[in-house]
Amino acid sequence: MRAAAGTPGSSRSVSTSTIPDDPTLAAIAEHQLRAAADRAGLDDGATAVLLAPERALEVSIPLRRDDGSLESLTGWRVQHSTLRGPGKGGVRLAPSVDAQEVRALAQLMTIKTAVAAMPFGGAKGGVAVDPRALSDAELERVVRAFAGAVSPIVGTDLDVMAPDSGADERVLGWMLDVLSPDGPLRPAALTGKPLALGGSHGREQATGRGLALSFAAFREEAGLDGSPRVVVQGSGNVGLAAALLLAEQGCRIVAVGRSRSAVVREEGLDVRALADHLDDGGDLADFDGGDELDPDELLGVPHDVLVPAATEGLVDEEAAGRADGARLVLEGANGALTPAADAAFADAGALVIPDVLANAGGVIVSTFEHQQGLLREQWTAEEVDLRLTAAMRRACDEVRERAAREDRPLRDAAFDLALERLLEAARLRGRPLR
Ligand SMILES: NC(=O)c1ccc[n+]([C@@H]2O[C@H](COP(=O)([O-])OP(=O)(O)OC[C@H]3O[C@@H](n4cnc5c(N)ncnc54)[C@H](O)[C@@H]3O)[C@@H](O)[C@H]2O)c1
Repeated sequence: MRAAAGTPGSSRSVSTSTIPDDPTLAAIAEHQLRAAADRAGLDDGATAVLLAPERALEVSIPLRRDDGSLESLTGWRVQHSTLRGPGKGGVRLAPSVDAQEVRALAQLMTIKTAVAAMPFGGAKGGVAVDPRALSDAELERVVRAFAGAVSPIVGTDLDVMAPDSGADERVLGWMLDVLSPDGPLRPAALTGKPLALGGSHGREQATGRGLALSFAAFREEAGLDGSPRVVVQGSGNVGLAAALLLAEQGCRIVAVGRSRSAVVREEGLDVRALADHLDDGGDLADFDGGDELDPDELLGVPHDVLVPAATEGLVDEEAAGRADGARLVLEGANGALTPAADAAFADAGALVIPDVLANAGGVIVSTFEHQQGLLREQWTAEEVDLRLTAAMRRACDEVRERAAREDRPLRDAAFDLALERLLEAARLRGRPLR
């Protein structure tokens, strides 16, 4: 790692000695919440209340396969906090999903909605299944059964579901149908739905747009002028959208990686052409606008900005050591950095824009979609973007000012701001949290 002296954020460095390097999301979220509770002076009892979800529902989903055989799948909906509003959070369809992961994602959603000052709490759902291993008809049966099983605890004023990894617009359309049991569509029952069912313009790019806005808000503080070199880990919805928008801000996207492939071009990739190539079913490895790269080498490509936008815990302390040139880390995936990696970047003087701020664009536009559903309106793409820009700028300003005032990393400032808002809501509602 680079020396800390004289680099941006160096006065905010912390020692890495006792900080966990556990890549599981449960460990990452618990560490961050406990640290915030400590700083707020919460005792053990209050910290336990803060960590515990208000409600966690586990459901079993019988799946009739197309060949007639029957399987049993498990799904979860966890509402971590509804102190500041209905639950809000996506539904993840992936084989690795389990109760701990969903709980941790719900905890992070509580913090994220509070940092962004959106009128929601935090929730998350998931089904332990590989959607790519199912036929369309099987996937539809799973999704409808899941939505039906959680329907008593979700909906417009209770808990507003949304997509996460593995769940596309079709999935949300089926879920919305289940959540509209009387027939008439209830557009505010969930977000991330197709435009034709009351979805919002700008929802698909919202997380990437939020990342680009937070980059713009902090690039000067990180000393990044000209055309900084960017490495993007993850070429999904978040990674690709961020790459496209950062390129528009004059960045050079020098490498992009995914699970089993990566591509590099020192002069900068043509990200639009790369996105089209992937859309047409191509892979990073066979994109002829760059050189194939071993994905394990991705973080070693010289860069100024790192965008980990794949999945949780991929950047541990060792990986942070390989990314030793980064001056700014834009945490696209939830829990992308282990606490030890986070501390290593701080020690090296890199500025880390934490997930709960950097990727909040998704939940911000989800909130707008919910509002449009309640009002039975559809705002223009320009209007959505204006509102998103204002909300992201305000959140970035609030977190930056707090970090500067207290001489703390941005992540600490974001968690402290969120916890303050939660404690205030608890106090005003007369709920025990302290
Ligand atoms: N989509 C959203 O609006 C949104 C909002 C907030 C946060 N997030 C978070 O951002 C992350 C990415 O979301 P997404 O919607 O882009 O998902 P996605 O499934 O579209 O893309 C994930 C990408 O990560 C890559 N990947 C997965 N495992 C990897 C590994 N071990 N090494 C390298 N690459 C790997 C995949 O190949 C893929 O390119 C997730 O953590 C998600 O929870 C998403």
